[in-house]
Amino acid sequence: MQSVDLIIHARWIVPIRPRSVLRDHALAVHGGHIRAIGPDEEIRARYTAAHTTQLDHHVLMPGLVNAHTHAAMTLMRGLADDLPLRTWLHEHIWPVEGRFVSPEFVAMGTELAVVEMLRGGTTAFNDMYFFPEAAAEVAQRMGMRATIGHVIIDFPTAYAANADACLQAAADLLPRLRQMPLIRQSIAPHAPYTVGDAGLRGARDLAKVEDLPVHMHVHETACEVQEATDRDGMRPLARLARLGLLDQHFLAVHMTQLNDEDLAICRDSGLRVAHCPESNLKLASGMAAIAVLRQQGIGLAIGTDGAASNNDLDMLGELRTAALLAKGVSGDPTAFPAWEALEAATLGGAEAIGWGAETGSLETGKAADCIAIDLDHPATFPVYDPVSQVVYCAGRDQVSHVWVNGNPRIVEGRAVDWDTQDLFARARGWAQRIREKDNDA
Ligand SMILES: CSC[C@H]1O[C@@H](n2cnc3c(O)ncnc32)[C@H](O)[C@@H]1O
Ligand SMILES: [Zn+2]
Repeated sequence: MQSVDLIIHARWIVPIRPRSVLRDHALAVHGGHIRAIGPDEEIRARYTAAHTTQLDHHVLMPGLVNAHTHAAMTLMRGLADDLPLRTWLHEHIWPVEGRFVSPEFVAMGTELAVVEMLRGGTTAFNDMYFFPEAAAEVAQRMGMRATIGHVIIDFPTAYAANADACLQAAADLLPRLRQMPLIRQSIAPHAPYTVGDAGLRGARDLAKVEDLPVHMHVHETACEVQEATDRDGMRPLARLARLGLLDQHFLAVHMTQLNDEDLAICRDSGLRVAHCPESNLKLASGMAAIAVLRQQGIGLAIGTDGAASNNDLDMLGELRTAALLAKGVSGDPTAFPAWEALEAATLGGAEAIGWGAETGSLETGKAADCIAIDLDHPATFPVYDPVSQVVYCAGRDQVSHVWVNGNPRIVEGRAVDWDTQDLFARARGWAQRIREKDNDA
């Protein structure tokens, strides 16, 4: 008998890789990692555990990976709705960010985001926001895995005066964030329309030297592509290719505008796409051609975007929207089948944000980042196929347990380590100040 920290018995385990549904199996966890997966009886016979969790009507699966968000923007949720991207950014979001964004703002907003995401079954997120050190510290302290982007943007912000200052801030911060075990880093130029060629070359070089992925909004709207084409004589993606940014470590967020030339660039470079269907729908930015991207073999991940454009950080909801929207857009019900969508929301996301070797699937040796969803609920009854239930009908209120690196974060639907009421009390102060300033404007 081997002794391990934890054994989780579940009615169904969906490990993602291999693509299978295991009935009445168990996961043995030790030192934060998956030691074994096997039939209940076999695990009982081989292991004794300090803790055992019995999940009789639950599906156990890898945690969801939010492949694109701006975590701190929870503090701006519902501040400016029903607007197109440009008006939303220029007239509402950027002015508020200009007045309020600080390390304290980012820490508070990220704390709220981490609680929302963990409660909804997300165990890792890919962030792009100002003051990345504040976001990294919160994620590490609260026990959530994250890839934190070093933002690059040309115009002056509370964070940095220009792209050069952003690059310097990134270079200075990199060694400190490398000390945080749950944190990886990326270089995050905001978008082709906010970063000039010099800033993009700097981002490319820093990413190459430091061996980091690049995370960027690309082709979010038709307007972005048209304006760039008029100005530069080429589409933004072609410009990024010419500048040498695109390879398998590049994560292109949104990509709602794709012609044949763009698709060839995607295929040839090996870049990955983070699909954010709800933000795209709400801002009426456009809709990504997921069926076409799949046919071309492009790696897909799913993200919520920030809570100011979604307006939630609910990856189960996002996954369902992605699976449904792809069918509506293509007129083909097989465009994004449940299994493919679930893979994009887990392993595809982990690979896209630089954690593919550690998380995204339940495999021996990987980190025990796993969630349980209780299917004994009117919304998910009866169960013919647990994957169908997870993708097409389970709600985040059904997420009962969440572990990150074997560390319980949510147990029986409740947060283990933090007081949600205290969090709300602190966040309310920020909302009050933002509301007052917004009314003055
Ligand atoms: C430079 S930090 C990130 C920057 O991005 C802004 N933002 C949030 N959502 C979107 C989006 O969908 N498209 C473009 N930019 C977005 C956010 O407000 C920050 O300023
Ligand atoms: Zn975004």
